[in-house]
Order: sequence, then structure tokens, then C-alpha cells
Amino acid sequence: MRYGDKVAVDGLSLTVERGSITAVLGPNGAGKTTTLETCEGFRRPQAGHVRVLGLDPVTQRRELLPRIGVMLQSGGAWSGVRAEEMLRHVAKLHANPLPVDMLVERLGLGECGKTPFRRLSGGQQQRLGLAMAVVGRPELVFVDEPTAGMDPAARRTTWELLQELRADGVTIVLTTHYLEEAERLADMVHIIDRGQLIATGSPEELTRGSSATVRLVVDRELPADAEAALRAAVSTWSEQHQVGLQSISFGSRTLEDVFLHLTGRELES
Ligand SMILES: Nc1ncnc2c1ncn2[C@@H]1O[C@H](COP(=O)(O)OP(=O)(O)OP(=O)(O)O)[C@@H](O)[C@H]1O
Repeated sequence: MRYGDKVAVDGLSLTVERGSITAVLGPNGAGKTTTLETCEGFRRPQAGHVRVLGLDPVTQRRELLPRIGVMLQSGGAWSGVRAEEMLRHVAKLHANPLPVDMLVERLGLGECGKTPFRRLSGGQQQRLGLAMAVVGRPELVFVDEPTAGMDPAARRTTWELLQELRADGVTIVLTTHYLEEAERLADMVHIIDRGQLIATGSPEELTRGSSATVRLVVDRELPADAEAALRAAVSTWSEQHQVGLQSISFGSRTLEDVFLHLTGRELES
């Protein structure tokens, strides 16, 4: 895929298994959105071959559209519309939609109230976009950076929803530049950079290697001498087992852990 002289996607070749979550991971400008938009039929590649559910996304678009869901990186709703109103409208366009009330509740869209779409926060717009993409029970959903701009609780809810869709047999293709998102959700990860595929594999395959990280989480504040004692114990163990210790660090919980604990959202779900 080229934009003028700029080659955005260059000889990229990948396939997606039905009923799986596939993550297309890459830095800004890697070509993730262009890849998705090509699969969605919004862009016609100058060369190459794209088939989605066996169909050509450009020439067989009318057949393909009812079978796929698309969550764009931004927009997708009229500027003055209310979130719930928009979702109900989209649901009516489908023969057998998911229950709108369930999606409103799961994705916290009730809190958007009467606020028009253009005034919703970025995270609220994202959640509405996700609901609109899945409400028609698509066989395949394309989600472009689904959790960008979401707070940690909304991010967890989104991950759970995507996992439930997979359990129902829906195929999900998502782009992300959050490594954690790919690691937690994806069955298969394709890493792209500068329009080219640089690695493919399951998160386990990609993270398997010659080094490992061990994280220890304890349920109380440690006494002052604990750090020295733990360091000594770990050093002894690594010497005995001839394992080179590259680093050892002590710290508190991550900010995400603290946020989720304080807001109690994780406990509710
Ligand atoms: N409409 C366009 N016209 C010209 N160049 C474009 C256009 N859309 C994208 N590009 C360029 O193509 C390349 C790939 O862009 P793309 O949006 O696919 O990347 P991305 O991986 O989705 O990035 P991000 O993570 O920032 O969303 C970038 O260099 C971008 O500047």
C-alpha cells in the first residue's frame, strides 16, 4: 500500500485463524491502520492479494460488510448524537443484534447520558466505537487500537469483552502498540515495522528466550532487613544453579495495581 511515494505497507503477508485473537503490533506509523483499512475494504492495495472470510474486501464489499464489525481509531458516530441513541440505531440495522442494554451496562455507556458524541471523552468514544463494532454479532471484528485513551478499568472491561467474543467463536483482529495488551489477549502476534512483518508467533513463542523475569508480589510491607536478606538468598540460589542474575529490583506495586485497587473496579468485575 502506497500513499503517493510513501510505501506504508510493504509486501506484508499474514493469515488469521478463525475464532482467534490476532494482534498486529507495531510502533506509530508502522502501517497497522493501513493494513486494517485494506482488509476492511476502505483502501485498495496497488499490489497484492487480500481475502477476508474468503471475499475480496473491495469488489465483494456488499457481501462482506454484514459479516464484519469495524472499530475505527476515532469517530464513527454523528457529532451531535448521544451514545445510547447511536448504539440503538446501529443495532436496528442488524438482523440479530446483541442486547443493547447489556452492552451499555458492560461498557459503562450509561454514564455518557445526554452528552453529544463530540463532547464525550476519548475513552467514552472508544467504548461506544467498540459497542458499535460488535453489536451486530459479526463473525470477524477489526479493532484499531481498542483501548487507546481508556482508563485501566475500561481497558480491563474491553479485554474481557474481546475474550468473551472469542469464546463465542468470533475472530478478532486488533492493532495495538501496548505490549501488555498483545501479551494478554492475543493467540497470535504479528509485529510490523515500517510496513514490513518483522516477527510472528504466539506471545509465548515470542517471549521465550534465554532470559526470564521473576516477579514476586507480597501481601504486606516488608521489614527493613528483608531486602538484603532476599538479595542474598537469590544470589546464593543463582550461584548454586549457575544462573546469571542480570538484575534484581525492589519496588512497590505498579500504578495500575494501585488504581484498580482504589477504584475497586477489578473487584466488581
Ligand atoms: N492518508 C495518508 N496519506 C499519506 N500518508 C499516510 C496516510 N495514512 C498513513 N500514511 C503514512 O503511512 C504510514 C503508515 O501509517 P499507519 O496509519 O498505517 O500507521 P499505524 O501503524 O497505524 O500508526 P499509529 O500507531 O500511529 O496509528 C505512516 O508513515 C503514515 O504517515
